[in-house]
Amino acid sequence: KYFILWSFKIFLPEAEDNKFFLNDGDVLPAKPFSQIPGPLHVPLFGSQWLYSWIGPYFLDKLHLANEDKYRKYGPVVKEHFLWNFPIIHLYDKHDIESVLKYPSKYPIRPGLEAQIFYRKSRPDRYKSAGMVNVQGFEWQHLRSKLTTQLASTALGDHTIAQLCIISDELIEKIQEERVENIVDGFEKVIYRCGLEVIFAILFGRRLGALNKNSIPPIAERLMFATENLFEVSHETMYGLPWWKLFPTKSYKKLAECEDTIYDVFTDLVNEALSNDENTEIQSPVLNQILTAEGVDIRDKIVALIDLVAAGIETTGNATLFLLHNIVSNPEVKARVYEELDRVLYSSHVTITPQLLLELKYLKACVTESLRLTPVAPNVARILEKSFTFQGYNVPVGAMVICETWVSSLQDENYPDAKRFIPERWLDADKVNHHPFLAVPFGVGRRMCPGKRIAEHEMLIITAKLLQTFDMSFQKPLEQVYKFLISPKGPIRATLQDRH
Ligand code: HEM
Repeated sequence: KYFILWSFKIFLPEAEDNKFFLNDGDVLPAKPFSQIPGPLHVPLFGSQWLYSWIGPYFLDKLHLANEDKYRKYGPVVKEHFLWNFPIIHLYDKHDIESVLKYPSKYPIRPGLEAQIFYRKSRPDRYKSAGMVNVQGFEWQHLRSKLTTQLASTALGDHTIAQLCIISDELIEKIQEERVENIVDGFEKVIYRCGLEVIFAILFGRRLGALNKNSIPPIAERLMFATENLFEVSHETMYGLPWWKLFPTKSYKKLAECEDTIYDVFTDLVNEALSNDENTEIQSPVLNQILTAEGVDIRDKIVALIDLVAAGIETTGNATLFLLHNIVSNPEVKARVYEELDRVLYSSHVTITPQLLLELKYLKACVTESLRLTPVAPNVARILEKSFTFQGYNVPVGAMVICETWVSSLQDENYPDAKRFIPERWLDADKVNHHPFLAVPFGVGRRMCPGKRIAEHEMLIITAKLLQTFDMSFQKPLEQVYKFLISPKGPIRATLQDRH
């Protein structure tokens, strides 16, 4: 739909009143869309050759490719995807701000095409493509009916208590798995913890993903499905879309992951619905979803799938990068340990919302880590009106990627930008950072509904782990792009008891 809107628009002559305002007050006519600089594109395949064997870039290093495009072409870059579908990368903070600040009622973020395709092919299971993929009033309806509980204060307090219990289990799991203080495949343990957390929050019950010795088969199945979902989403999104013609290996895997989560959740939802009395006590989130009026049961199940899928690897990767950033900077590490020992003086002290507020330095580490090593390096939008970026006219319907991570790495935006300096956030009010650059959870009405949960999870798991262990990583973490930015596994971490 947006492609048609867009393609119709660019074949129109540029609007005559499109003007470009210079800082000194002079006004110039905007330059045409076709002149926006960018890599060479060829008929049909656009700039896809950049990621093939002849090109300079790799799909699993897309974040670095986008940084390189900024160096080569400047603050606004036009790249052509398949069928020459243009995508605009924005790197200038003012341009990014004008897109993200646009007062949209229903901000449009492009969905996952292959997932939409699959969900549409199964009307028996999916009424819509789900909250993360739909647009307009349909999106707003699902979002407002199904997710408001996630940000409630009551849930926050409940989540903190749950997170403390689950972090203690994580510590026991690490103690069980480590050999000579080394855990090989540390990321897997962190993802399991993420699954346990999101499951506990959504369903108000425990899954057992961190159980000693062996974990229940349902946890194994969910782990496998959620871990693979992002990887295949990346493959189907950026590779050639053969899946539109026949079910490719990646597409089949995507369908398998979706089906696994769907089956498990349908059983859990049916169980909860047959036990009305307990539903509210079990989980306020599930309660809101299941009692939402005017929402089809299929959309409710898909919302649960999307929340669980969006909530595990994101937070897991962010926690891994955070731990790595802290322990590989000796001064930061010493300051974090000092704060933890002072605020959480005993490992048995109960973490309360008030105590969390006192972990100011650790909180600054979370913000800095999400700036320097975000899991979502950009925010995508479809323009709802035409804009002028750096003097170039960009029409309504164009897809723009606000490259917030690349912009955050520029010294003019953050002094000494490539260094991990949590102190820059301690006096954030005085420093007056640009409000639209470090936006790891997105912006506006479409921003991440799991932000509060994710921040609590990162803080508490990191606090508990560093309170217990002296940690280090055997190698610096390598960032790879798998729809999200993930640390390359298997990660070998050393975790030595502190006391
Ligand atoms: C560190 C962890 C996380 C990061 C960095 C993150 C980041 C993001 C970003 C950048 C977006 C797009 C926002 C936009 O377009 O403006 C998003 C959307 C979303 N996130 Fe998260 N997220 C995290 C954790 C979570 C968790 C824990 C949940 C579930 C409880 C979750 C559920 C969602 C959902 C459902 C959407 C789609 C919202 C919509 O389209 O209306 N995320 N997230």
